[in-house]
Amino acid sequence: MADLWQSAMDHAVAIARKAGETIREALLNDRKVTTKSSSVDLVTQTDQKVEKMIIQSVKERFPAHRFIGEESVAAGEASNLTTAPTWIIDPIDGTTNFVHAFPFVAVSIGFAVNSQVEFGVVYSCLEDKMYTARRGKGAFCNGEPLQVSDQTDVKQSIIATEFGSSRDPEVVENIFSSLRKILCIPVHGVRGAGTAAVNMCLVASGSVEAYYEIGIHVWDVAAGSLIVTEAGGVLMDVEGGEFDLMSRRVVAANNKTIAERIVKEIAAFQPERDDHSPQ
Ligand SMILES: O=P([O-])([O-])O[C@@H]1[C@H](O)[C@H](O)[C@@H](O)[C@H](O)[C@H]1O
Ligand SMILES: [Mg+2]
Ligand SMILES: [Mg+2]
Repeated sequence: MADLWQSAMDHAVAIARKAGETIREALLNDRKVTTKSSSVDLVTQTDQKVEKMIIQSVKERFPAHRFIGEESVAAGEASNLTTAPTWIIDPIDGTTNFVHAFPFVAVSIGFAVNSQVEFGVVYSCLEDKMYTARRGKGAFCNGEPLQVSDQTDVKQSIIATEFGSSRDPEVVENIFSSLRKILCIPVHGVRGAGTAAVNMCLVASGSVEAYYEIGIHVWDVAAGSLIVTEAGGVLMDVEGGEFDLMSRRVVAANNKTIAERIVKEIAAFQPERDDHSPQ
């Protein structure tokens, strides 16, 4: 049977590559920064330009589809995930890296139908790595199949996480409490690429055993979530329940043993969900 969403996925790969070219060019000459929710939540004209470019091109090809885009939501659009075919876009995942020319910057495009991710595309554009996954058909990097690590001992593992963009003392306290406990299990190391999407691709590639973060948004993890599961990994909420795309909390791991061990050490808190109704 023909794959209903294959042409949409092909379009996503092509547009992610084009977006990556724009980002690489901008890195050399156009990094004017402004801030969003806090002085460390950065945005550039390139984030906005790339998101517009992606949405415009998808609209021309698939006029009935919907969008949840990071910069459109920042400009006041709703971020509700309905059953309709929806493109979930982070035009630059790793804006802080982009601003500082720290070399991990990704374009993340997830596509969900009936609230389930059908395909995910993460283009790590400075490394020229195109990560793709189609539900039920595996995960790939530049066409090569991906497989998570087979490690089951957390003490032999590397765990990825991020500090996020909140500097609220209570949030920072929770982040450090989790970090200290996980580091002192002890694990081999803790890493962070500065982009949630790339961290998830590192889980899928077997380079780290797990990635966890509280405070990410649906556009950071939609594409990566499928890349992880299609590479044989698992997703979980930070309190051990089922992963929820809109909850802003994620544990992505190579297997359930590692995920559950990490969960034991995480100081969980609940930021405002992505699908909260405006007051
Ligand atoms: O703002 P942005 O660069 O698209 O996305 C951010 C990155 O993924 C970062 O690694 C993560 O720690 C933040 O939670 C995200 O918001
Ligand atoms: Mg992001
Ligand atoms: Mg972004």
